[in-house]
Amino acid sequence: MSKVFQATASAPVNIACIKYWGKRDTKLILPTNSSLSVTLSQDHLRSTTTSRADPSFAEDTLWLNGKLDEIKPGGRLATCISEMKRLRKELEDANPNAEKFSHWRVHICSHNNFPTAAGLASSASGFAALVYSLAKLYQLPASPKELSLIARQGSGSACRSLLGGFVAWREGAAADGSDSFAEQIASEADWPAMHALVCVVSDDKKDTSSTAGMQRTVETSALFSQRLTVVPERMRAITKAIQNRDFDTFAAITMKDSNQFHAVALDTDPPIFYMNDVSRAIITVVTEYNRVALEKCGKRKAAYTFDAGPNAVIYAPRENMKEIIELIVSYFPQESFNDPFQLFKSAAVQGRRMDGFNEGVSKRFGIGAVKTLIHTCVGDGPRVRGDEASLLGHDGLPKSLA
Ligand SMILES: Nc1ncnc2c1ncn2[C@@H]1O[C@H](COP(=O)(O)OP(=O)(O)OP(=O)(O)O)[C@@H](O)[C@H]1O
Ligand SMILES: C[C@@](O)(CCOP(=O)(O)OP(=O)(O)O)CC(=O)O
Repeated sequence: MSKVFQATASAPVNIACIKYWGKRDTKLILPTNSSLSVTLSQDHLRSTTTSRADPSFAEDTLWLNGKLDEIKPGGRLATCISEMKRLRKELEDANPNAEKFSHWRVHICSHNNFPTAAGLASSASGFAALVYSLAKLYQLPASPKELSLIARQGSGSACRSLLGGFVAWREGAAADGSDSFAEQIASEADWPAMHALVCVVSDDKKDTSSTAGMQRTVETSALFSQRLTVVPERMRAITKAIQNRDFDTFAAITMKDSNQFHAVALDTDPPIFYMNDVSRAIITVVTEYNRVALEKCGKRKAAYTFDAGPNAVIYAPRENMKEIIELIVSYFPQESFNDPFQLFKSAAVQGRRMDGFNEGVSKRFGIGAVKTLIHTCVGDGPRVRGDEASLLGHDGLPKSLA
């Protein structure tokens, strides 16, 4: 039997605390500001990708969640694939003993275990898994930082999913993008108590993609240039807060930055509304929770943040998560709750509010307003998966189609 050139990898989602919004170069995907995110655990949210090279393949082909996805010539997917082939070719040229297969076509099959294109950062985990699986297929010695330069050209936020823990994407200054990469500022082991509750308000495909939305902001928003003047200090302050495990400061900055990003979206012409009434009610509930916490112990206990969609991510230290879930359930009832950290005795979590909480801050919504709650925590960077995880069958086609 001939040798199979194949690798499978999974990569995590990341959710930014300092948002990337705006490009100075749309082809190379170079941002107008640095950003910073928390990598979420792949035990709960992940993209898994298998890449295979074979001389019999006629075309580079990608299947995403069981369906053929077009690889447009010159498009983002094509750029990432050709950059990875280029690195393999360099390795082959430098090492006469290396097997020569950089010119073979590849079949790539990927699966997201959560809704795609719904503002849950699927492009981030997706492009990170793609680049990482190709790096393993091509046995490249590339570091996460080097791979982040390539994933960035698939989707900007994807560069941060090449690393675990707490990750900064440096905006850089070079015209060729060589200094616009991701780097870890603290590992998941440095602050393992950082947990996150994803409140899925909608898993529909969003109306205005991040790509189109941010470009419109750059072109039309007067507030946008003001935002660029405050981000550098926020980056410094939140990095220090993370390194000191100072949740109160982390929370204050994260919420301010989310609010400013949505203000800038609203200031875009025509305006962009990513949040809806449910999103705003979540903000109100978290704000009241923090008011009580500040009154009782002088520190915030939770931080909301919203990407380009209505879904909330609530960051909080692990010890607060039980009461936060009970609080959220009291306003946004759930039929059942998947409880990976075993905080509750039953899947039917009862809503509850802490003493001193002003329950009138929001109305109580019906079942379905928040569709699902996903409890997760900070996690590691991409993982290599064994052959048993392969998404491609012996014939080089998706197993799911067999
Ligand atoms: N597993 C994957 N492998 C390769 N590409 C993927 C994968 N998952 C998503 N993508 C790409 O990302 C696109 C979705 O990105 P989009 O930015 O619209 O949504 P999102 O990432 O869920 O939202 P956001 O980045 O605003 O949080 C898909 O249409 C597809 O092109
Ligand atoms: C609001 C954000 O989630 C925007 C993410 O934008 P994308 O990385 O999806 O955009 P492109 O580079 O055009 O693919 C903020 C963030 O993740 O930093």
